[in-house]
Formats: sequence, structure tokens, C-alpha cells
Amino acid sequence: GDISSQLHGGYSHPLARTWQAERQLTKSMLILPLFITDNDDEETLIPSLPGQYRRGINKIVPFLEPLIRKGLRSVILFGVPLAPGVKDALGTAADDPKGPVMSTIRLLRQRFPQIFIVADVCLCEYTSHGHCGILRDDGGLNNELSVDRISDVAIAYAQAGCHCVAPSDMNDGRIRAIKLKLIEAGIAHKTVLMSYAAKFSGCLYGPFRDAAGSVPSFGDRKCYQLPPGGRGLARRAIERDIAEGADIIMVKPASQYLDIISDAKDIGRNMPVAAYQVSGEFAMIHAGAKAGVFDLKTMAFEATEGILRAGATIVVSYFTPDFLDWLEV
Ligand SMILES: NCC[C@H](CC(=O)O)[C@@H](CN)CCC(=O)O
Ligand SMILES: [Zn+2]
Repeated sequence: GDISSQLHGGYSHPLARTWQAERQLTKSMLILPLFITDNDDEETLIPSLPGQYRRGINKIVPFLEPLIRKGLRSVILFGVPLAPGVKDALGTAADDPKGPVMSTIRLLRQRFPQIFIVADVCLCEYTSHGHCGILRDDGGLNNELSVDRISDVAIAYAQAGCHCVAPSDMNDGRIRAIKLKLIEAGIAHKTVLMSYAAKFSGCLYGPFRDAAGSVPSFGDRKCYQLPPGGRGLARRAIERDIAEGADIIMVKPASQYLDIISDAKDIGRNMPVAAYQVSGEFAMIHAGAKAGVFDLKTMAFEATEGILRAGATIVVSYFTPDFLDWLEV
């Protein structure tokens, strides 16, 4: 055919194929989720999340030390209070200074000063009803009370020393409230505000909810997480959160929402876009590999390559410990 039809030459060598990718996965792009419980010496495997554990604070340092030597740069903390009677309607335990998240923030700052600490901010792990906020009498979220409480929790985590707060609640206006309170507290200049801006309701969070004990006691999250078909709604939520002061936009889940990641990069072209490869995505890849559908490592890379191709340069992934072994840099 004529010369313009010839593409094969351009990717005829492994390096030339690597060059076709705009972004390469590196260790510094990865954030490892950690589940921290209030039983200090616990280290319990989470059956639905292969290779992932719920750990007490005394098990965190020995677990992280080798990963940091391999190049781990960042963790995102999820508190899992198991002590009886801790959970209440307001999620009071969320910002308990002696609670698992704030204790771990202080420990990591002291023990591993080079690690970038992200604190997930939500109430679902601390509320008796398991929803991501404070409820109205009719069972829906009271947006005003939820935003006020969640922004208070974010400030408490930032003042405990986390480098980044990441509200995963999906209440309207929480980004603006957190930014204003960070400014009032005089710590806005040293706290990254990462918004779970486009977070969709769906079936991919099951293993996480097992791990975190954060299953809603009634109903679901369909009135505050986005409907899976809502591409325009996601664009509006991303635009809103950027306007309210988000420094990083996150899309979640990832592989089933690559168009949303692409939209986020299009709208937030001047800022980093993160994607959360959620528990269901991780468990699905493991299940597929176990069923012999594909090789685990190959699929982990292919899934993550798609997330990067769509525009993400930060990936929250349970594969992080594996990638630290699989990647050179
Ligand atoms: N704050 C909500 C937590 C939410 C799951 C849920 O909707 O219950 C995610 C954590 N930010 C789940 C993450 C995952 O499934 O890996
Ligand atoms: Zn929540």
C-alpha cells in the first residue's frame, strides 16, 4: 500500500512499543491503602482482599519497612474501629486523637518522615448506621451536618500531621468546607486536598466494606455516590470540586470508568488526576488469574496501563506491594 498505511514499523521493537505510551507506571505514582484497627497487635488477613490485612498500630512499622526500602512513597489510611460501642450516629470516633488513624499519622510522621501520608476522610467506618455522613430523620444524609463534621475530621487529621486529606464521603460542598477550615487553621499551605470528586455507586466496593466493616446498615449509597451512567454529572462534580479548591481530582472506581478519568484530565488539565483501583477490581483480577483467564502480573500491568492511558498519574492500588517488586523505578 502507499507509505502512509504502514504503521507496523513504528512499534516493531519492544522499546519502540514502550515509547508509544505517554506515561509509564513508576513507584512514585502508587498509593497503598492501609486498614488500621484499634486492636494494637492485630494482623488479620482479609479473605475477600487477597494478601491484604487489617493491622493494629504495632504491626504497621514492620510491614512498611521493607516496602519503603523497595520504594514505597505513599499510603492512604483507613481506620477500622472494632472495639464495641465505638460507633455512633455522628461518627464521633473518627477524630479520636487516640484512634487508629490519628495514632498512625503521628507514628508514621515520626518513624518514616519521607512517606507521604494520605488520610481518607469519611464517617462510614465510625457511624453505627454505616453511612458516609450524619443522617436526617428520613434516613437520608443531612448534608449540612455531614459537611461540617467531615471537614472537622479532615482538619484533625491534617493537624495530626497527614500530608493530604482525601474526603471519600461524596457530600455536596465538603471540598469548600475543608479548604476554608484548613485556611482558618493556618495549615492550608501544607495540606494537599485530594477530592474523591467522581466516585460512583456500584458493586465494586464489597471487599473493602468487609475489611472496614463499613456496610450501610440500611439502604445504599445511591443518593450520594454518583450513578454509574452519570458521565455529565461526574463532569459537573469534577468542575465543582476544582472550583472549591481541590488540589487533586480522584476518580473511583478506575477500570470501569476510564472515560471519566479521561474527562477529569480534560477538565483538570492543569492538575494531577488520581484513580482508585478499588477492592472489587483488585479481587476480580485475582479471581480471573486464579481461574486461569490470564496471568496475574500481566493483567495487573494491563489494567493499570489503561488507567494511566486514560490520564491518571496517581493510582491508589492494592497491587502496590507487588508493583514494588515488579518495577525497577
Ligand atoms: N467512604 C466510602 C468508602 C468507599 C467504599 C464504600 O463506598 O463503602 C471506598 C473507600 N474510599 C472503597 C474503596 C475500595 O473498595 O477499595
Ligand atoms: Zn464513607
